[in-house]
Amino acid sequence: MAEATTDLRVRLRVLRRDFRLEVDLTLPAQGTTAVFGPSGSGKSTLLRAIAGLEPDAVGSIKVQGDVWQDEHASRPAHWRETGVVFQHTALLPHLTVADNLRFGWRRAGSPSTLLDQWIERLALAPLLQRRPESLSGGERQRVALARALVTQPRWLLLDEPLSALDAERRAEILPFIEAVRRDAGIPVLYVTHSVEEVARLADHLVLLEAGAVTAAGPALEILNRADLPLALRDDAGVVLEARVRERDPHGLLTLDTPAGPLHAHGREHVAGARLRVRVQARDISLALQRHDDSSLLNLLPATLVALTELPGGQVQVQLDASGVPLLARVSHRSVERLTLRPGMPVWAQIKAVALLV
Ligand SMILES: Nc1ncnc2c1ncn2[C@@H]1O[C@H](COP(=O)(O)OP(=O)(O)OP(=O)(O)O)[C@@H](O)[C@H]1O
Repeated sequence: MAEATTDLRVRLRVLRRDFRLEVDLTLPAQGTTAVFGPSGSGKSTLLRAIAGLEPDAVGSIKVQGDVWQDEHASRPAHWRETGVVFQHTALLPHLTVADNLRFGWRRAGSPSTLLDQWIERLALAPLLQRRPESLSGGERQRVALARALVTQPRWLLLDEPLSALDAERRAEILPFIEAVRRDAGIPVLYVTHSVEEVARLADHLVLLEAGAVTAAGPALEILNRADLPLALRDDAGVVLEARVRERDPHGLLTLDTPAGPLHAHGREHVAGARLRVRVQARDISLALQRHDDSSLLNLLPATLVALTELPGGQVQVQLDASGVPLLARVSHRSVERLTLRPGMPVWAQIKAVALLV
């Protein structure tokens, strides 16, 4: 029964002078739904409308039989039971981290175990007596996440929570966001313009373009589609579900993936761990024969499916590796030199150091 879930039914329109957002979406009650699109496509407008922060939004938002908004009324933001974290979330400057957390927690009447749990899961214990102005950007976002979570929201809405951070800080905080996804047990709406974050975090994906949804569905299915604009970006690639088979003493991982075994480098993953590995098109080179005499550790047999000319003398190559679609990017000259054409068997070669998991 649709009414029994916390799926968000969202039918919304926002009209501005030079911009129109019009969406009709069901956001699943389980897991993380990423909203991805170029700058100005309306991602934040959609999130803010769901949070009740867009006065110009008209339409309806329903969750589990509750109406947050319809043609008659719109619940104010604080009655929508959402936890919201923005790129720059304001913490209360005169309160310590501990008091910032207690503030939202007390108002929501949540159990004290919840406060302790999120302090532990987000590693906040050393920060509790600090004031917001003394925190780094990444620390501040961890506190903002905890503050949202201790109110026991029905939906967690994250608007580019990492985009103000540099790559190193982002890498530090991503595992915490993964922990939220895994342990919070509440659905997350995650607005981002980073493919890497979508690949790491998303279960479902909504693509927005100029205020309209161009695709929505299971994240890996959409990320790996060759017919969407995502496939033409410089960082195009596919994402594979993987399981760690072993880790050698130097930290090299052997992963089992549906496309075949792959070697990769990464954090302290242990045998049996499940993870996602993103294989970028520009990290795959093609050979007509198997070469065991190079430093390339990953050699996957594949069939060439299609070739698409790209600007600048590059060619996008769609491959099928044991039924799994892969994308490779090669030079036009290589296509001629190897006389590549659809139906040909090839070897997809990938450097292990290109695969960071
Ligand atoms: N308060 C506002 N008043 C008027 N126009 C706005 C307002 N906020 C956003 N816009 C415009 O609405 C459109 C959508 O903006 P929005 O912030 O939702 O896009 P976005 O996809 O989140 O972009 P970004 O990735 O750059 O944050 C843009 O054209 C933007 O300039």
